[in-house]
Amino acid sequence: MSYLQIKQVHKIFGRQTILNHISFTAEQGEFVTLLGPSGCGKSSLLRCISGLTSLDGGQIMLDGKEITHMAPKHRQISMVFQHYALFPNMTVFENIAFGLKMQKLPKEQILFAVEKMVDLVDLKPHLHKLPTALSGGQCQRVALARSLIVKPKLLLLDEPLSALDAKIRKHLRQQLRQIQKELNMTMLFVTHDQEEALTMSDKIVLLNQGNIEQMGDAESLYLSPSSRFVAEFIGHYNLLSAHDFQHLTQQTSEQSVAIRPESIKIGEQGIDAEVVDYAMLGNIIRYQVMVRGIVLSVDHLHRSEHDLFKVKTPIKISFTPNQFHFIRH
Ligand SMILES: Nc1ncnc2c1ncn2[C@@H]1O[C@H](COP(=O)(O)OP(=O)(O)OP(=O)(O)O)[C@@H](O)[C@H]1O
Repeated sequence: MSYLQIKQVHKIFGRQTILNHISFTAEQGEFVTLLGPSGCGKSSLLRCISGLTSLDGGQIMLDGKEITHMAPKHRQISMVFQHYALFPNMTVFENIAFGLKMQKLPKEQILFAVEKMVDLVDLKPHLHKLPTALSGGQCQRVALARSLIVKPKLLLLDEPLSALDAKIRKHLRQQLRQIQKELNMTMLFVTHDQEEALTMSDKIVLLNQGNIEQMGDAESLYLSPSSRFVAEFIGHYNLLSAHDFQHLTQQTSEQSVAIRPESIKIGEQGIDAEVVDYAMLGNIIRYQVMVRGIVLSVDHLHRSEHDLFKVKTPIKISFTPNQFHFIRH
């Protein structure tokens, strides 16, 4: 039996179905990401699991126990939010110690646990500061430590990195994943950022309007999108109608077809095309090329400035047939 089981979870607000019979599982120590666009139901699902929102149907099991109707405080689930919600008048130490103090643990035990936690989240020099004296990344690490110190069975994280700037965000991603592995903590992480999901997760549950569109590991979602929605949301795929696909490749298809920008080659041989536009993405240049009346995105490694094809440059592009993904809807 899986450690966390979400079975047919259903939620309605007014006339709107927010979660439509959602089912998935997580094993102990797994890092599972709920990914999807704004409004698809990610936060509502977390709130249902934490007990802050009641269900209209379905069942939730955690560590062999049914928790569907259990009060939030008895679920042994902690939650970290986008906005850290630290106690502003308490120091880092007091914020982190808060949960254990509420449990009335002996002072020495609290001190020992906080010290261990502070080492883990790398906050030792800041122990006696107030939250106002900390950066956003440091505040989020305090929030994380405060949630972990009570040893929850499950940690829910609702867009915890969204309010941080790009550099801190990347660093904290790695740190969070490292901590999660070190503690073997089961985490459910909400984001709308596909890069964050792809780089961090053991499993991704991709939601669309209250339904699971696809789930699996990063590789399977990235390499084998099962629908147009997944192809568009993950990997910047080029999407071709059956008609355009036939026009481009002279092959027939009943379905739409997706191909990733990096699966199209610019080289000496292939179909005649013309550069329409380009954007620098670090070491990659993403070209928009016109080929047989169709515009495609093509990623090309930028080795030197001589490699750059200016707008209107005639080029040749090629692809091998197994790089096309046939999309069911
Ligand atoms: N308490 C509520 N009452 C009515 N509708 C709600 C309530 N909470 C959420 N919703 C609606 O449920 C839908 C899903 O919202 P939710 O916040 O779960 O989405 P989300 O995927 O987390 O979005 P975001 O990434 O923008 O936070 C939205 O249409 C939202 O308006």
